Amino acid sequence: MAAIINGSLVLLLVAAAVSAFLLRVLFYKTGFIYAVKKQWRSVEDCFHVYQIFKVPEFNDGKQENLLYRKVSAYLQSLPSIEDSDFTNLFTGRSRHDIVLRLDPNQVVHDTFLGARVSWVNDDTGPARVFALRIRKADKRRILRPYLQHIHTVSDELDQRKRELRLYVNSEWDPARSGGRGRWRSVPFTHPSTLETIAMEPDLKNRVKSDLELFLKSQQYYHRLGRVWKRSFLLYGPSGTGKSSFVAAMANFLSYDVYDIDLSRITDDADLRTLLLETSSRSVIVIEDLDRFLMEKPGSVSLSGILNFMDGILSSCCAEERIMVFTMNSKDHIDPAILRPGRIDVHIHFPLCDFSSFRSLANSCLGVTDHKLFPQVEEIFQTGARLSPAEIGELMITNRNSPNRALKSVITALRTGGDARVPTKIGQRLCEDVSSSADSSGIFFKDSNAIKDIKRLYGFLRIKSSRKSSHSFDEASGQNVR
Ligand SMILES: Nc1ncnc2c1ncn2[C@@H]1O[C@H](COP(=O)(O)OP(=O)(O)OP(=O)(O)O)[C@@H](O)[C@H]1O
Ligand SMILES: [Mg+2]
Repeated sequence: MAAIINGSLVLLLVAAAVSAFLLRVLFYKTGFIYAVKKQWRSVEDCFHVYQIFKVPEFNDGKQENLLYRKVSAYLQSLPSIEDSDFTNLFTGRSRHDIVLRLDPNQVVHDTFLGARVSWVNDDTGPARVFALRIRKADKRRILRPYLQHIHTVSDELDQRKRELRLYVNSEWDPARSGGRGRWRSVPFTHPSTLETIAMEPDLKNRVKSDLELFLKSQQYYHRLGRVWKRSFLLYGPSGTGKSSFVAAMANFLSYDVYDIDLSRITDDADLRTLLLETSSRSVIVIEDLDRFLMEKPGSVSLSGILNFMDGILSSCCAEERIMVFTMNSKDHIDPAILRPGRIDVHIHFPLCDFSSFRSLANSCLGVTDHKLFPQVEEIFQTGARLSPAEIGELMITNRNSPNRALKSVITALRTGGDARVPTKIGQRLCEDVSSSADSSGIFFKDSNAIKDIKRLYGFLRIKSSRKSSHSFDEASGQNVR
């Protein structure tokens, strides 16, 4: 009797396990739950009144309806289009882009502020139309903010997709009226990113958060009655990554770069005119401000520069701009430039220490640890310093042999840089830059312009004024203010 009971218990357990397994397969491995949810939604739909808003591709005058394009970009970015039962895949503007597009009459759902809406791609009539279906009960609450949200998202997507450009100012030409046409541009393809810059991780994160916050702060700046701009001072010895950091910032923000060559500016009014001709969403750079102020060429005055920094000018033209000034040292700078509130963030770029060295070894040689590291650390502890540019170049030149690369870094540190490779730092990249400018076939009438591009990247000048360790000034502790 007991044996029979035991037998049926085992059978029951096996049956329960099999049923649990089958239920699991039914619920999770098939579309059962999805199908039930879908049915439930269609039942729910019967009890609501809906309103339809159409967004046609063209208006009555056959002009393009910009909202149609924005909605199209917005819908392509929705996660729900990826999850839909079917959709079309196309290549985007660049070869590697893949774009998802709705089929005719395909429906895609979206949620906004807790409300569920759907879009239909109505492709059946003579003109294409997107139809927004929204519950009447939700309309009053969400329609306007939802359309605003579509504007914002599609603008951001546009911004991200667009090709960045690098502008440089050409010589003043009396034949041209004012500064119009003074900017020359090439595609901005500098590969530097915040990830490729070797700098103290905490500082890098703070700068990153600062830039992210800036991007979202339009309302905040306006509420304060301020122009939506932010300015940075990057200072430190030559070859420590200031110019690369400017490029990294531009790439991070997806902003164009305007590189102002002060030596080509005739007077304060000329500087003003140039600024008025820059566009929003741009990084405006003045490199080597210390050198310019010390040389005092007499063209642009200190007050012209201060006005340029202060944003009074910026208020009359485009905003959402970052201004960056670079210099080797703050030592001999007029205090008016450095006074609190004038330049929002000061960032010190020091010569390489052991931590930056490790970061460079990782990026240039793919080495995170090595038997020579303790020796390198010891030399750094004695106060020996080289710029990241010098160390990076030694590593790049010897990248096939990490051992040789590290040995040459050790020798260079011991001899104060005399074991440097004979190639000029950055020469290779410099060639890349000029060839990219040439291949784009763009805009430069004179070879000076190409030099300008190279100057921005700081590759033509490897200044001999590499400063000793006193460049690690105390301000490095308060790098970002
Ligand atoms: N911190 C760094 N991290 C990674 N690479 C760096 C760093 N600093 C310099 N480099 C490399 O060294 C080269 C020169 O750097 P960069 O032109 O940015 O220096 P800089 O501070 O602007 O110098 P200068 O004051 O002479 O203009 C670039 O190829 C850059 O990639
Ligand atoms: Mg530079």
